[in-house]
Amino acid sequence: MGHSTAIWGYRAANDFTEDCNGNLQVVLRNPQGASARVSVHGGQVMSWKNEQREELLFTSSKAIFRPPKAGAGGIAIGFPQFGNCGSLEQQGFVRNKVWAIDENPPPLPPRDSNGKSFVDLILKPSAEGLKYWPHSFEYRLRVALASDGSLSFISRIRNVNGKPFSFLFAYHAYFLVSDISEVRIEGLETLDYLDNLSQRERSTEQGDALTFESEVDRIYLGCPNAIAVIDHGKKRTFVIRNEGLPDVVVWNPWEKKSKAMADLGDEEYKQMLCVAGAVVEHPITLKPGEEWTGILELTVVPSSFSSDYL
Ligand SMILES: O=P(O)(O)OC[C@H]1O[C@@H](O)[C@H](O)[C@@H](O)[C@@H]1O
Repeated sequence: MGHSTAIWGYRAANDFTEDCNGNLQVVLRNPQGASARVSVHGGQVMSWKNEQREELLFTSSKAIFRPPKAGAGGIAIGFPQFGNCGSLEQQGFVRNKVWAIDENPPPLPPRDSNGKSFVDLILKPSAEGLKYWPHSFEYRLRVALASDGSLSFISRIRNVNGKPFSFLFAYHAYFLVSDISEVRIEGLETLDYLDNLSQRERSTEQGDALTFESEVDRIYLGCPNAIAVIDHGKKRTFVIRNEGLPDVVVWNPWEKKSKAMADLGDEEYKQMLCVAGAVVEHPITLKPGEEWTGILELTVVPSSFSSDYL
């Protein structure tokens, strides 16, 4: 579509495009050549590339980025529900809504703007939406790309009137990996987790890094602020930093579930790993006028450097 303008407070490096469904996308770029494509529909990141223009996020070849399905891939927000535990659509409704550009967001600390390419989005409930989740909220999202190529999300959710409300939350990121059997996660050792594959039974992780040999669908509790997804095949590490997000969801559907999923190719589970900084065990409750902030920052480094980041 080709608007290229800074009128909304974007840095001039950004531009706009449309996806095949006509949805507005904002492209963030840094001077080194890294980029991220943010869809205004769903407030989702569809693509994130490093300086070498290699894609870092998985997108299923069968993904359908149209309501009611947000599509298997990219990074999507789950709010106010996690998974299918509740009366709302899977992972809540915000990933299926058309957000607006937030032209005048309340200020954030300079570190969230300086030297970054970013876009601010806002979502408020519609009259129709209030029938399903009757709480007045303002959800402000900043997605920012830094000069080192790291990608951050800042979510600010405010209760704008009425009564207290509670919610769960997840930044559902599909990382693109060389081969799931070549991947390990560090930082979750010895933590308790709830196992979605056995009625959320509580177990404790062993002392070793987490590796993958079958379906995994777990919610790790009380996690450290930084964890690492180490991909031996690609010799790169995703460092995931969370603020305000005590839980981490780890999911790979493996072979059988992939075959049953309409929006995932049969073999595609090998190239993806979902890791989500989340709030699942203890819901957040906001009183009238209160605001919650949850931050995710993703950085990719060569695997040999990763221990410096943890
Ligand atoms: O709705 P989506 O994005 O396909 O989510 C899929 C998966 O997301 C994970 O977070 C859940 O733990 C899984 O149980 C679920 O199947």
